[in-house]
Amino acid sequence: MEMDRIELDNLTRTYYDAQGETFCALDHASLIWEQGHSIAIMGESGSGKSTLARLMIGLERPSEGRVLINGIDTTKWGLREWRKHRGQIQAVFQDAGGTLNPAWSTSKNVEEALVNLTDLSSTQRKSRIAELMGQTGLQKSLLDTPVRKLSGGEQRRLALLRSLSISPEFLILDEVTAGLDLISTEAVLQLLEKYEQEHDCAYLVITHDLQVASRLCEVIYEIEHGKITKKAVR
Ligand SMILES: Nc1ncnc2c1ncn2[C@@H]1O[C@H](COP(=O)(O)OP(=O)(O)OP(=O)(O)O)[C@@H](O)[C@H]1O
Repeated sequence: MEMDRIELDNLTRTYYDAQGETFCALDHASLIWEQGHSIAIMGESGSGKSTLARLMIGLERPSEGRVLINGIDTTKWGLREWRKHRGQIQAVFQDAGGTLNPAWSTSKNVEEALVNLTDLSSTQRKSRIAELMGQTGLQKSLLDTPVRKLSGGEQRRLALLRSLSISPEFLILDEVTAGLDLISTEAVLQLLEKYEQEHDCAYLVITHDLQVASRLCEVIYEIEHGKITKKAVR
């Protein structure tokens, strides 16, 4: 199935707080994310941004509401169904370590994703990894280094590289430039701009940085206490 539209329909997620009371981390959030159109979600820490991202790719189930992919309700999808779509929708989370295997080398982490989610040959896989290493500013000498020995910034760039290498149609970027120095931030932004044009990939950019949001996205949503409002359209 081609994936060309993801819709959040009154998506709600409640959790229990430390006192055992329920609270709403995401409160009837609705938005539409279409292929080729990037959107940003901005909001304070704890406003529900990462919760939204996790629900959107099926890492958590909503308490209420639905995530629709091309109009199909994903609420009842299990891991296997979501796995079928991992080549089309990817997410790079703040905690890159969560998606990478720390004991594996840099190249094995990417290679494994390419083997599972693409039809690329061994030669094509190697050349894609080498090309993206350069574009993400990762030294080729890191290819054989175990991920646990990489810095936090390098791990974040590797997680990005891994997702881009799969050529998804939709890519969630959760604070992808946070903690990077100015030069690395600029390199990542340029890479994302180039990649978006070349691959017609749509980003959902979660960020605190208005400059990052306006540079990469056509529409900016604001989230406050789990409630989403449209803030700006470029
Ligand atoms: N599994 C969970 N159990 C209980 N509370 C949770 C859980 N996950 C998130 N929360 C709470 O839900 C709220 C929203 O969290 P979320 O991580 O979505 O915020 P965020 O906007 O991404 O914040 P940040 O910018 O700091 O990453 C927070 O108050 C958080 O503590």
